[in-house]
Amino acid sequence: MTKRAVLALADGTTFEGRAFGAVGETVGEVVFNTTMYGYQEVLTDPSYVGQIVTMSYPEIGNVGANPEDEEGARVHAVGMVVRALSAQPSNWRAKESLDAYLKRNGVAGIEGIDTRRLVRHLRTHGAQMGVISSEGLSPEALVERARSARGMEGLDLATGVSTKEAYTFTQPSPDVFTGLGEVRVPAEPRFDVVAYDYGLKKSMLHFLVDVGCRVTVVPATTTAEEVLARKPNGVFLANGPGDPAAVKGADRTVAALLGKVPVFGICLGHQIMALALGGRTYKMKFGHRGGNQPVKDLTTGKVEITAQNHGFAVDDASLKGLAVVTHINLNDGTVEGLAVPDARAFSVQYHPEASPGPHDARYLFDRFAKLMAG
Ligand SMILES: NC(=O)CC[C@H](N)C(=O)O
Repeated sequence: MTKRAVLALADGTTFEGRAFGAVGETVGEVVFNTTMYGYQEVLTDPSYVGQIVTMSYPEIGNVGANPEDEEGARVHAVGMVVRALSAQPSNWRAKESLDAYLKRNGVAGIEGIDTRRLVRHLRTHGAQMGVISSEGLSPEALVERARSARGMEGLDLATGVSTKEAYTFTQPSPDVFTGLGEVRVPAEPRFDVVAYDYGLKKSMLHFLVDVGCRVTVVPATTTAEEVLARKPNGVFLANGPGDPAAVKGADRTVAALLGKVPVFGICLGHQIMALALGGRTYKMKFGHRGGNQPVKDLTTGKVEITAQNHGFAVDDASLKGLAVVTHINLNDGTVEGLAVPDARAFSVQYHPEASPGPHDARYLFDRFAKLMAG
């Protein structure tokens, strides 16, 4: 029997729907993602630690779940909100339904609510803490719980989700991508790259291997000296959850690497690079999450449609004299990329690995390889 569930937001707004996935209660920052596909990559992206993700696309679950589409080792989002949960997955790659997948991962979901209203509410009033519960508590009690929950600002979530031990990664993109008509033969390994794991998505590693990298993934707390002792050709700074300014010691570590070795950062890695340069980051009202964010490359004038998932951003004014802003978001003008040519370092706020999303920006992995080739 389907169980009644409630989604309560910290500002007092409540929604009633049906429980799916794990039964119980979950607390997190309620955010929305506008991608029309790739819900499994979204759920397993470690950048969603501590967040309840609302899918704005109405029908979710129609392709079920499979082991290959996982970006992290498990579901990292702490809750999921959908309009209509597909009752019957229909895809040759599906191994189980989304409902069963979330149950197995112990993550609660709510379906059957007006996600259009919720998304518009979050856009107007901002992302905020919320609770999903199917335990029969009154909506008022759940609002209270959401109100007293700690928000994202000041939270170091990256250190906790990072790998505990260094490991090497040598696998190119799996065949499932080549089926899309873009057959990529991985380049011969030419570069030794150290990748800082702040909560990385697996596909970033695949695409680094594709352009000729032998990747050593290291914990977020690894010192600059340890990294330089490996004599890498380049350092990669991955994505990750939480507040970039709270990641312990990361800004100082990256500052000690800049200028000594080529550096490429994505999302949290980009934000940490900005902090290392002396810039600032801030919490956005509701962030960018989806597969349809237009980004302009200010050097070429070209526009890329990009995949994104972030709630913090780099303050443009704080970069003056420290770095060149190379990309901006065409929806709201926020910083999407920066470069320090003298230091052979660049970073982007968006996701060139997509997963899910358009592949317009995949060339950035080649740009990193070129930078390392000198
Ligand atoms: N995908 C990411 O790396 C997200 C970075 C950071 N946690 C943010 O929300 O802005």
